[in-house]
Amino acid sequence: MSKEGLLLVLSGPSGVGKGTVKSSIVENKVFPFEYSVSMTTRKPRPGEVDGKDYFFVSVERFKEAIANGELLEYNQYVGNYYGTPVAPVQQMLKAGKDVLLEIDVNGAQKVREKMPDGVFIFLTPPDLHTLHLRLEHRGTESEEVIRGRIEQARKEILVMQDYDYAVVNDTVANAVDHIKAIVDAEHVSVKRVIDDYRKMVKED
Ligand SMILES: Nc1nc2c(ncn2[C@@H]2O[C@H](COP(=O)(O)OP(=O)(O)O)[C@@H](O)[C@H]2O)c(=O)[nH]1
Ligand SMILES: Nc1ncnc2c1ncn2[C@@H]1O[C@H](COP(=O)(O)OP(=O)(O)O)[C@@H](O)[C@H]1O
Repeated sequence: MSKEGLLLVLSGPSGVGKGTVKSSIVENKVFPFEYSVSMTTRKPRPGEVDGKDYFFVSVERFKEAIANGELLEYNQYVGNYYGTPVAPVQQMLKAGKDVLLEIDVNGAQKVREKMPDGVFIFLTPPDLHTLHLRLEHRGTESEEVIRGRIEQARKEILVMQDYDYAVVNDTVANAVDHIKAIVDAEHVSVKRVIDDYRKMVKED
C-alpha cells in the first residue's frame, strides 16, 4: 500500500523559534521527518551551510527557478527571496516520508492553496515583547531589521485563523511536545486513513 507522508508546515513570525523548535525535534529524535531545504538570495549567516540550511543562490538563479516552475511557492521577505523547491517535496511525500517546511506565513498561505491536505501549524510567541527580546538576543539582525520584523509579526499573527493548529513557543520543550501530539494525531485521523484506503483500493 502506498501511504503518502504528511506535509507538515511550520510557520510563524521571524524570531518566534521555528528553527530552534525544528532543531530540537531533530536532535531529540522526537519523530522522523525529511526537511525541505529552501532556496534563498539572503547571504549565509556564520555557520550556515549551503544545501543544508538553505540553497544560497543569486537573484538571477532564483528568477530562473521561478520561470522554470521549480518552486512550490516563493516570497520576498525583508529584501530577499525565499522559495520551496517543489520536486524534492513531492518525491519524499510519495515515498511515504513526512516532510517539514519551515516557511513564512505568506509562503504557507500559497502552499495551503496548492496542497490543502498539509498540516498547517502556527508557532506563536507568548507575546510581542518576548519576540523582540528573542530577536535581540539572537543578535543576527540590526535594530532596524528587527523593527521591520516585529512590524511584520504584528500583521502575521492575524492570519493564525487560516491554520489548523496554534502552538505557543513558551518553552521549546512544550512547543515540541505539542507538535509531536499533533503529528501523532494526524497520522491516525480518519480522513487520512480513508484517503490511504481509497488509494489502496484504486491500486488493487
Ligand atoms: N515563503 C518562504 N519563506 C521561507 C522559506 N524559507 C524560509 N522562509 C522564511 O523566511 C523568513 C526569513 O528567514 P531567515 O532569513 O532565515 O530568518 P529567520 O527565520 O529569522 O532565521 C522566515 O520567516 C522563514 O521561515 C521558503 O522557502 N519560502
Ligand atoms: N522557547 C524559547 N525560549 C527562549 N528563547 C527561545 C525560544 N525559542 C527560540 N528562542 C530563541 O529565540 C531566537 C529566535 O529563534 P529562531 O529559532 O532563530 O527563530 P525563527 O527561526 O522563527 O526566526 C533564538 O535566539 C532562539 O535561541
